Amino acid sequence: MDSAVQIRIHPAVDSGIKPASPGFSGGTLVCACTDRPVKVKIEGQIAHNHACGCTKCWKPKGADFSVVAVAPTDKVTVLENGDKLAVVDPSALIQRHACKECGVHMYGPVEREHAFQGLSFVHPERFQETGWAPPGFAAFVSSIIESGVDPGRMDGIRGRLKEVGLEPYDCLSPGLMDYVATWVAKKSGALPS
Ligand SMILES: N[C@@H](CCC(=O)N[C@@H](CS)C(=O)NCC(=O)O)C(=O)O
Ligand SMILES: [Zn+2]
Ligand SMILES: [Zn+2]
Repeated sequence: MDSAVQIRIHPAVDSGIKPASPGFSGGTLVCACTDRPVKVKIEGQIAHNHACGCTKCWKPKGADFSVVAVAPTDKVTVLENGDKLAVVDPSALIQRHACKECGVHMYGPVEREHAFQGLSFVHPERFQETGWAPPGFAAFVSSIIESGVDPGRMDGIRGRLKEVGLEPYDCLSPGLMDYVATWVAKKSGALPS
């Protein structure tokens, strides 16, 4: 068997990355529960969609990566069954609100003073609609080893990510790292604000 076939990045990647619909204006994220699913409304298109290999982001079963993007927190509204949500790790920067029954992370606002303050992390594969912006790079790739991936598979996995157009980085993309560092420099005074 072709070794690439055995690499499961994420269903939304493995099945062929779908382009955004120019008219996508948001939609509803739905958890995996058949009974009383949690529903969260997102107004507008998502931004910075990417694959994330970190241990903290929610990944569907069998996937080595999550697919995760951001939306402004003021464009995120819990519509139904919010009583099923709980924060996974209250000490984390990203306050990931997960469904207590099925485990799907529904939204993760950054409330702390940080470059990402005011943004919420969401998993667009949970949209009941199509047309959301596709992932554009892969972040925290080396972190998949922390979930138990054999380090010997990393060359193949990085190769597969490049093949599907997701440049692999071991932190965030250079553009986002520069954005965060600029925010830190302006806060400290190293750069004028
Ligand atoms: N190597 C760590 C990296 C975790 C990490 O830093 N994740 C990034 C990408 S989602 C982050 O911004 N985390 C903030 C948070 O989890 O609140 C892991 O895999 O657990
Ligand atoms: Zn659920
Ligand atoms: Zn992550």
